[in-house]
Amino acid sequence: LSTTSLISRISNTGLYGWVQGGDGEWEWEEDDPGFVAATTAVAIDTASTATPQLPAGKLKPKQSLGQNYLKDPNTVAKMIRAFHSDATARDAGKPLDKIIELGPGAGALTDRLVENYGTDVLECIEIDQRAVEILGERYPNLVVHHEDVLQVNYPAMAEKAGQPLVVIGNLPYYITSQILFALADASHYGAVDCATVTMQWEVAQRMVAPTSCKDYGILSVVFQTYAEVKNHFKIPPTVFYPQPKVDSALVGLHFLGPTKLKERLAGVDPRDFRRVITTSFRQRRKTIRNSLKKLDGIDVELLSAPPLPLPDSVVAAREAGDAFASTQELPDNWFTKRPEELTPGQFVEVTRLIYGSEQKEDLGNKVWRKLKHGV
Ligand SMILES: C[S@@+](CC[C@H](N)C(=O)[O-])C[C@H]1O[C@@H](n2cnc3c(N)ncnc32)[C@H](O)[C@@H]1O
Repeated sequence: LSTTSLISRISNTGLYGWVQGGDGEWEWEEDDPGFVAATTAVAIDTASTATPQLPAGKLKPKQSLGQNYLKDPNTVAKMIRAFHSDATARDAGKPLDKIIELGPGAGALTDRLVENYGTDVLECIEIDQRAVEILGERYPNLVVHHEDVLQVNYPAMAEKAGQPLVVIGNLPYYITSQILFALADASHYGAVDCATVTMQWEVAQRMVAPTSCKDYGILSVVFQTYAEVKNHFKIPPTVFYPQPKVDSALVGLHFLGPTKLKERLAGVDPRDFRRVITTSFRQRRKTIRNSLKKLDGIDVELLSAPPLPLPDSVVAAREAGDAFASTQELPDNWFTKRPEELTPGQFVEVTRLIYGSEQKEDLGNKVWRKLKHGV
């Protein structure tokens, strides 16, 4: 079932929300009226009002590839500004010398990226041969990889670039969460510094949702652990061609990187963390104890055990005012809670209680991304 047909099927039946199916794929469910204002301007040239070059007959949009092209120059300019502020957030003075654009399509963002940063700095990844050809003709010096964004070896790309990647993309929505998971995996190796990407508004709401909120789920726990997430602004369907049926958001993700992530995970193996989170949220209505009984080889006694004392590093982080660490402590009755009641840090503690805090073997490139994706 394509995402679009799923959206229309569900909106016709009146179901709501985003849910993850048994195969780990996210499926659409709902709408949300919230709005977050745009970021403030930065000193780069995004004043251009040139209308993005919309694909004529040669690049007729393919729904199967999630092709909704940006047609509004002001939205493009706002997106480039937000990207620039994300990409330079860690070191404002440092020039950007490697930018990766995911799914450039007909080049609405690419044109402005080339204008601002040059073809040497930018590399694109695009699956549609027609778009690869068009961009090749327009920018003979621009590197456009004819590849599937899900199959890319991002750590190898960052190694070649000699630095963490900064990523931008108006993403194809049928694989949004899989792309984000691939970037999270790459962040284990410090391969991705930040990503400024579009997604369905509801997915963005999931990424930033607090506990005990209907949108809080796997995406919230994973990305609030792996990154600082910012919902830059809402994007209406009217700025795309063809128009999608849903609102979108531009989201900025600043990945923590390996050292800070390890500290935040208090030493737990990310694969164990994944097991605990996905098993807990498979049945949102059940208590953590009831859901986690299903974990392979679980010692069920642990599922009513008292919390472990917090590691010294977490206590120190909490004392230093770290927001993640300050909500990490488990209550004594943690196992009677539903998954949406536990903070990301508390999921770390549940994982530590069950699996300990030791990484067992080489992490590889696939903790969150699917086995069939990437190398
Ligand atoms: C929403 S469109 C964005 C196009 C253009 N950047 C724009 O903003 O107008 C998504 C783009 O991603 C490309 N795409 C879809 N699936 C892809 C995949 N698996 N790997 C690489 N590119 C993909 C599509 O061909 C399309 O060009």
